[in-house]
Amino acid sequence: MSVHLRLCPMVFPSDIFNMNQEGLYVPLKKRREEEEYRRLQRRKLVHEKLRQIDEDSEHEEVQEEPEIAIETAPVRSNVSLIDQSFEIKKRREEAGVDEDTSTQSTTEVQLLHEASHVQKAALVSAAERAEGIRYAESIKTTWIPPKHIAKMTEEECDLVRSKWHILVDGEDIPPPIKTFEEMRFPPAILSALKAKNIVRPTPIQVQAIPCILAGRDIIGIAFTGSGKTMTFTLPLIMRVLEQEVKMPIVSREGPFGVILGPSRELMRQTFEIVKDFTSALFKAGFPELRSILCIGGQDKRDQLDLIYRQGVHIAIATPGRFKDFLNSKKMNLDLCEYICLDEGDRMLDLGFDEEVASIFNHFKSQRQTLIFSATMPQKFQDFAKEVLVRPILVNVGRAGAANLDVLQEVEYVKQEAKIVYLLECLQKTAPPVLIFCERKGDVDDIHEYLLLKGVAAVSIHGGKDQVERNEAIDAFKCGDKDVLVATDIAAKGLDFPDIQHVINFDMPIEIENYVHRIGRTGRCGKTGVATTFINKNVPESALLDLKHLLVEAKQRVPPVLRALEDPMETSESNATGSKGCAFCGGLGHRITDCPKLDANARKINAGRRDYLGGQSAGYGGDNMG
Ligand SMILES: Nc1ncnc2c1ncn2[C@@H]1O[C@H](COP(=O)(O)OP(=O)(O)OP(=O)(O)O)[C@@H](O)[C@H]1O
Repeated sequence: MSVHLRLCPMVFPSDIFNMNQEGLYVPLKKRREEEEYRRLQRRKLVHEKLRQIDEDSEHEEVQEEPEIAIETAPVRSNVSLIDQSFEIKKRREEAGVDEDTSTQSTTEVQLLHEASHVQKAALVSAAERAEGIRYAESIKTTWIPPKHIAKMTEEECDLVRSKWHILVDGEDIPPPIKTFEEMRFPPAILSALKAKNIVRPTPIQVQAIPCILAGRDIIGIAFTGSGKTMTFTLPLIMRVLEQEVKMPIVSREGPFGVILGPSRELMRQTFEIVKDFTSALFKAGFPELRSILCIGGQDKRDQLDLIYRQGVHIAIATPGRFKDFLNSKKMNLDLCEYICLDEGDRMLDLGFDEEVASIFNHFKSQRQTLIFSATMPQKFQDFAKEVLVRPILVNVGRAGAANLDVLQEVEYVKQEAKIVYLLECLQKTAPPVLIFCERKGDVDDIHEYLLLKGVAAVSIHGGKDQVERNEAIDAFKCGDKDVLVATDIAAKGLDFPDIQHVINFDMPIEIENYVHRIGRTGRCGKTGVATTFINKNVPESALLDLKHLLVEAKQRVPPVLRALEDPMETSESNATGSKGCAFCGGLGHRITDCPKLDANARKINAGRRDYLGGQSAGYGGDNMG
């Protein structure tokens, strides 16, 4: 199967990319002016806000500490942190303070503090916060490593870790284990792994699986396609199996464990993986372990039927739908002792953090908390270390680094030439090929164009209904279709077999999204190609982030990126002691210029509902409810 395309001189219907919402063409200069105008407006708002805050804080001095209300989401400022940075700088200038390195770092600390505020509510229940409950010990499990492994000295453990490029941080870290057999998985699981061609653990699995089996809270960071899903699903299955054997659950009980993730497609994929293993166990004579998929866009009654009839052991969910079920008391977390946030940084980020906080409010007792991702800004790591119980950080590669098995190519393509060039670019490799773009409208237009050109393509974005989305993913996964055109909805976690080529039709503004997108290829030891179109429309901070990522991964840096003036070349470490941005982890800018902070503020101003519904301005909202 390969894409055989003939290039055709047809001009794309219109220049869809430089249009405003009314469909009128807006030249770059004008768009920049408008952006500048919006910035000035926001700054005016900041002045007003800060004046108000000053007045309020004078007033607050004579007030008592407010009570923490259960179920109350934390209040978030709707002033851009970029603008706050601007204000902080301005005040310092007015006070005659030099904006040298040390003041820059003070500004960064202040911004980081402000940016981290909301997420702090996310992993602790309101009742625990109100009563000041802190758990001192990890969850107890019955799992112990085999004797010869338990006897390993710290030096021996470190030797294994350094050989596998595993970094760890935390107290009493269980030893790494190099085989699934020694992790004590039953033969039924070992055979199911073999059937998937999985015979030995990947580095993240070597260290994180023993930690999870031992009941420890984990922050797991490893590059895309490195087997993180198995890392948290296998221990969960063993845990619920043990619970079921001890005391079988009955109708309306459960779940024992929850996996939360940012997109319906990702959760559907994880659900299938869990089902594969639980049915392998069932076939081998173990008790039936039941899982439920709680995602938006599907009939609630179907989803609840199982829990009403028999009870469920594992819930795999997107936060919106799961929160609904909990709030309406259709489910509860009374027995739940295990929660995993897949794509954890996204789950703690704006748009999901309040949902996650609301879900954690339903915990009645201690649970084991796991957070996994390929990208994990330092602020999330710091915060997670603060709120998790004796957490262990397991890190394989720098958080946010690109997968080294992906050949990254960056090409300067003029905006109006992109669509035609896309056809040529599709010929670089055999299918399957994934094309990403930022806007839903562009996804539709490119999809239509490819169909017109005879390419077997499907598309997904948050504006499509769930049936269409499922059909598109299934057709692409099974090889019926050669090309999938998608927004970032398909960027995180989806494991398509053997993707040869990822094309970024446009460069994402946030570098984390770039890392996830290109990570759909080059998975688990295979290699792949990623091509990214850039042009003058791409903001400079995104280009600088990209340049640094290419350098880090020893990829070719195109002249246009090399020529960029790069303030980070001489830059000191940031407020968290790492390089680059302390907020998003991008290597090409500091927090004071972070595009993500500004984008977050814009999303808040645009209204959370809009953002969550994926309806905003045609951008690829996850629509994950
Ligand atoms: N130990 C292993 N050996 C070989 N293949 C594995 C192993 N563990 C997992 N895989 C396979 O590797 C692929 C990628 O795994 P997975 O989807 O868990 O990656 P990930 O780290 O979660 O990636 P992402 O960051 O994109 O979510 C899957 O097809 C999975 O079956």
